[in-house]
Amino acid sequence: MRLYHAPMSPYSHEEPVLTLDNISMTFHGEVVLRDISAQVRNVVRPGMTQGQVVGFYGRSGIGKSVLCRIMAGLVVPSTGQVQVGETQHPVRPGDVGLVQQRYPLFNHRTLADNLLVAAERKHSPAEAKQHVEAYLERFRLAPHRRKYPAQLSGGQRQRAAIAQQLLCSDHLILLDEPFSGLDVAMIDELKKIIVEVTTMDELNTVVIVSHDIATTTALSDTLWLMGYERDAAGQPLPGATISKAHQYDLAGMGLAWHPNVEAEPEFGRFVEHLKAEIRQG
Ligand SMILES: Nc1ncnc2c1ncn2[C@@H]1O[C@H](COP(=O)(O)OP(=O)(O)OP(=O)(O)O)[C@@H](O)[C@H]1O
Repeated sequence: MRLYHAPMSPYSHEEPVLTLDNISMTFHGEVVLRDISAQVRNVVRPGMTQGQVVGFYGRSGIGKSVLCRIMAGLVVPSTGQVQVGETQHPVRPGDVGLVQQRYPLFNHRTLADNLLVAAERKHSPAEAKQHVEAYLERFRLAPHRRKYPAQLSGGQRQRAAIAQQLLCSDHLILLDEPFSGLDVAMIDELKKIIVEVTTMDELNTVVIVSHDIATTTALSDTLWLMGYERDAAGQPLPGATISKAHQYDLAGMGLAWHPNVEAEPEFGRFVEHLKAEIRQG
């Protein structure tokens, strides 16, 4: 049975920007991740510059953080490989920005200096300055440029951490639980920033790991749901995976981000379907 009507899609999927190729991870005999293969392609929308947003869900403790560290090149998987960027090279630490909940910034440097240090890892000093100015403006941080991290609000620190990771990584950033602990106004602000990130460059790709399913789904054009597959006898196989059926192409389903997508009945039905799938594990 087809649950969702797929309207004629003005989207096309072009070259890959992130590939997970047969990733497994075992810690001291405990299989945590099993045979994960998934790919994000550059989604091209005629007349629009729009990067990719991948929402990534799974029950607590299932292995999302482990997979994030593997995607960021910080942990080597037991088997398989992650390939990133236009050249699809094996991921190296630094290729993928990882924004964790604590937003680490250098406390003894101003906001602008923090961003400059990050930008100079990738650009010449003159170029780095230009990029920092552009990010300060686009992320509404310019009035706070001379403040130290302790003088920034939580939302400003989060925006600074996202800018910092974008400045020093290669188009790909992972946001780990970005909505947790934010009030409704800050959630709206962060949603705008994520949309802003994707409009800055066609290849910018944001992976959002979140338990906030409705907010994240509204922003995403691809969804990955991590769960356990079962063998022929119905027993769960060891290690979580992202099965093909749990890799959703929201762009193709007409549910990729657009203003007020959350208010559409189709969207509500899809979110309920996702929640039921997550409950089943
Ligand atoms: N370095 C490690 N050594 C051994 N086991 C580990 C290690 N890192 C993670 N694990 C195990 O891998 C499993 C998955 O952990 P992970 O932190 O990825 O879950 P998660 O899905 O991110 O959970 P949550 O949503 O609660 O943050 C857990 O059972 C954890 O104990």
